[in-house]
Amino acid sequence: MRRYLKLHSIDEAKFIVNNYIDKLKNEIEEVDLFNAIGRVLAEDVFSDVDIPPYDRAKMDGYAVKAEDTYEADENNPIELKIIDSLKAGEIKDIEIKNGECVEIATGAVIPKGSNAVVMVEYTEKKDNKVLIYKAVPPMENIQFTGSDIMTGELVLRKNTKLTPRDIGVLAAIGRNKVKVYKKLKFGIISTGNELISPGEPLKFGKIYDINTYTLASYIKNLGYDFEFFGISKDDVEDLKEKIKKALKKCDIILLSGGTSAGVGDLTETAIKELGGEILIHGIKIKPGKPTIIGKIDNKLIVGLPGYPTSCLTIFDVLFGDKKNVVKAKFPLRYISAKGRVEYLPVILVKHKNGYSAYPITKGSGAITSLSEADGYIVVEENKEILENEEVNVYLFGDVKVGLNIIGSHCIGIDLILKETNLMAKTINVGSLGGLLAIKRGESDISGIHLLDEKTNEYNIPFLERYNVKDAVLVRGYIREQGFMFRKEFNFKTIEDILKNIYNLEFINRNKGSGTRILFDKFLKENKINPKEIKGYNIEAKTHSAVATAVAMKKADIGLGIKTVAEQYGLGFIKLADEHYDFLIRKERFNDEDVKKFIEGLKKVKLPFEKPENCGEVIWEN
Ligand SMILES: Nc1nc2c(c(=O)[nH]1)N[C@H]1C(S)=C(S)[C@@H](COP(=O)(O)OP(=O)(O)OC[C@H]3O[C@@H](n4cnc5c(N)ncnc54)[C@H](O)[C@@H]3O)O[C@H]1N2
Ligand code: MOO
Repeated sequence: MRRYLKLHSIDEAKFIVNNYIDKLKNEIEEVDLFNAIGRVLAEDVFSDVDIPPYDRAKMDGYAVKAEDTYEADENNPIELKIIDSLKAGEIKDIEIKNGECVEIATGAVIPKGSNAVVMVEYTEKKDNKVLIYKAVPPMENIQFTGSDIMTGELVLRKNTKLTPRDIGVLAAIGRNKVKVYKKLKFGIISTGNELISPGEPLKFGKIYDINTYTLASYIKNLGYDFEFFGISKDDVEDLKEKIKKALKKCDIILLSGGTSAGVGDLTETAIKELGGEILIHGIKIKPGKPTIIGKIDNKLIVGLPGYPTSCLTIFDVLFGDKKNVVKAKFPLRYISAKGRVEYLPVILVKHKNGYSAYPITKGSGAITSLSEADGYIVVEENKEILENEEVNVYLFGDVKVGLNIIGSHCIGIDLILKETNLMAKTINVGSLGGLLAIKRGESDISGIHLLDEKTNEYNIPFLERYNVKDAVLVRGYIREQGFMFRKEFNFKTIEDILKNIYNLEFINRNKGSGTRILFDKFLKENKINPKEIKGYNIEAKTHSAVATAVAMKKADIGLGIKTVAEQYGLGFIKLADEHYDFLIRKERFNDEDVKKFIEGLKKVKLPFEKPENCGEVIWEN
């Protein structure tokens, strides 16, 4: 059995990478101005010219002696003789005397004897004379030699990352080349027989290559170069060929996939067969444990894990830029990986008391773990439980703001948002989770559908039981909840399901979801022990996740709404009509966005029945 896991610390891995990069980064090269953008200057840049190099006109008009114009105003123009004209770039040996002027274009050299320019708008030309309607003080409309940049002046400092504006300065002083630090070039190779490139038709058993594109984009964003050497088959020879090509052209080679202990995992073998050495295989981090760091011919080669989120997280940890940090409250309970530092992606919710950070728990196999995240929190190696505490969130970029819609998931919300063009963060934590998020002041709007078993009434009894304050409940729509199953089962009635209930493989919903409550009530009423239901403990977080599991035969049956069952081509038998209502924080009730949402609720065509009082307040406290 192959054992790769003598786990190294994150610091050890960073140390190796930083050492290598720092050396490379100190190498200097010269680039021309077209290729200087984003590069880091390796020299102080001084100007050896004055900018502008001569006194020049800032406006089109007439170069004059200012004192000649002092008497002029709108009603009493003075008259000057035009002795010549000057365009930009034109050189003439002329000098004006009192009573004279020269017609001049913006950018032209100011003629001798002149100390001001009158804009053409304040003049009237008559043959070789001009009437001046405005007095100008000396220096008016003239840009003097060196007033922008003086000879000998330091214009750009070493270590400046060049912007388009800086490149303007370089051009202005006549530099066509500058010394910059070497730009790292990464070679990218993705590995796996299952990978195909985006754009190709998807065949069964294949997936699109994600890592090549996330890595390339990240590298570009950091200002580095990359070259893609293609997707390698799970074949040592193919992989070695690609690595050899990359070694010739790049400073750092990134492989993704093929790092863990499986049969197709060839990275380690390829590095060794090419005469390289493995420095690290296995880091105490989650995600990204199987990461490999090695060297071939003194070039760094990093084997990133195949899972897209693991892959990008490790790249970020090893090569990424510094992150902004905000403090946030972690409102839920989370059990972290033991013995590894966990980089947990979170969605940030901004509210009046600051930020709350909701974890994304889809795991490292899902690309949306990162695409939905605003940042991550770092859970230290020896910390096992995160609960109701303050955390530091390392931000990927700006935090997107909009309505916070935290609660039960419904496609009705997606439709309303789409039609109203509202920006929103939707976080699916179930109805009860939504109710609690309203209480904590995190959620603006929470979709809830909670059935009270005693009264058979939806939602309101829960608001009272949980002592919800400073909130209003707005009537939403009616959803048909029921059993979703593949059509092959051919169930016609609830009785048919009850007859087969112990043979069916169920998929349940998460605790705290309205659908879960409904299922438990159904079992209780029919005197069925949940322990005897197969799959009772397997939980999905959304209606669509239940439908997917059933459609893909991972389960036979589950509870969800009719609209979703139809979307997935599943059979459906109704169990109950339920009220899906919206709990809204009072202080936000009159905000434009919230009003727009409620308008949308009333007007947008939804695949649900809307009661007469849809969009109206039905409870408030
Ligand atoms: N027996 C063990 N199995 C696994 C372990 C382990 O410790 N023991 N670790 C797991 C962890 S954690 C990770 S992370 C992955 C790392 O796997 P590999 O680096 O070997 O990568 P693959 O097996 O090739 O791929 C994993 C997964 O990711 C998909 N993939 C790969 N490349 C891409 C790509 N470019 N774009 C999109 N998706 C990609 C691939 O299809 C797999 O589904 O190993 C676990 N297993
Ligand atoms: O280390 Mo894996 O990357 O946990 O998912």
